[in-house]
Amino acid sequence: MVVYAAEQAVAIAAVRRACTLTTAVFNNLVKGETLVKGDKSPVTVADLSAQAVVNTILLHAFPSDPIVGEEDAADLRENKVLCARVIELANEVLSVPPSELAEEKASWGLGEHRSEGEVLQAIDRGNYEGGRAGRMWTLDPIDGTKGFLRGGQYAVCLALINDGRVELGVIGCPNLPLDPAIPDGPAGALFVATRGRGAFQYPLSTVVGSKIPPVSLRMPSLPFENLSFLESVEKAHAALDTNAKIAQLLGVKCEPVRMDSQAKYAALARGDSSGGVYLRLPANTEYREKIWDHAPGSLLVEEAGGIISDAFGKPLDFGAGRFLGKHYGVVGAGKEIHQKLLEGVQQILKEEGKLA
Ligand SMILES: Nc1ncnc2c1ncn2[C@@H]1O[C@H](COP(=O)(O)O)[C@@H](OP(=O)(O)O)[C@H]1O
Ligand SMILES: [Mg+2]
Ligand SMILES: [Mg+2]
Ligand SMILES: [Mg+2]
Repeated sequence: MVVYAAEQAVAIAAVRRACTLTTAVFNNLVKGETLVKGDKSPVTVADLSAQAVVNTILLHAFPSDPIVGEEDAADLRENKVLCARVIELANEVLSVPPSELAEEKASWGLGEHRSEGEVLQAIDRGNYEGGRAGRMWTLDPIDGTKGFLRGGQYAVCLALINDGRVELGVIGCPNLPLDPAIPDGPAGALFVATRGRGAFQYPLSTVVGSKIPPVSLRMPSLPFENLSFLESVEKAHAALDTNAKIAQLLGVKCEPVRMDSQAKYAALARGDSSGGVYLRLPANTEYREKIWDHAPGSLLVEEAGGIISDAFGKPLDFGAGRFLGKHYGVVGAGKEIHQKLLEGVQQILKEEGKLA
């Protein structure tokens, strides 16, 4: 079994730095009075500069690894104002010298100022097409852009894939409570999973994190009546009406919990009292799921003892390119209930005429 210790250290540093950036953008731009309703530019600026930060660090630490990133720099090459803002923000974070507390290294490209060309090139480094062979990273610099804008859940998501299999996943959730039992307590959680070596939660802040040991995550075994479904907030992202029918069929009594981003996978993996089942059946069958929206989250759940599959029990395929391989929906739950959940999902899909 490959340990991926160096990759894990680099990925944690990259996600932590990107979360520092997204938090600053939220506090300065989204929360500020300056934002006109419906203006998406803060999230664009945060997305692009967070991708610049993570890709710059990966590029220095692992120069030959390709990256499948959600964003690209095409818009920045057209828009000088946006471009200047992204370069400024990325540099605010990248130029901070390596932190001993966070066990960072100067060789990861930290502590230096980057030129416009270098920042744009780093963002475009995410253009890799993915595929079945070899090693690659996949990055979603802000997953849950809608959640980010409403001050809800969002996540910085990074995964290492080798020969189509997710080997390492790191997810930063700046707005997720560290302790699910204290929803109004300190927020900011970092989730790390390595294949065959378990799933862990760390505090996102290194200042706090240097004192608190990581928590090993194990999904509890809950019967359907004591758990709730974890669902997207956005109705366009998942067939929420279908979920409601499945929940009723299986005897689920609790209301569904809706949150944006792969924070749902984190809540499932650590067994938040509210969690238990991840269900994402397509609201629109034309939409194709991207690998960066599921790679680290699915490994996190599997390493915490759960199963992630499509509606027919097929494992998710991360080796088919930038999109997930052929599948129908995403279904996640603990090992003990996953099969029963699949049967319920298939029965309702049949009743709705969605299965051939
Ligand atoms: N019609 C659709 N169906 C399913 N997912 C969609 C979608 N349109 C966008 N998405 C994806 O849903 C992600 C958010 O997932 P969730 O609904 O779990 O919060 C988005 O990630 P980004 O916010 O990174 O763009 C986006 O990639
Ligand atoms: Mg996403
Ligand atoms: Mg995104
Ligand atoms: Mg997006």
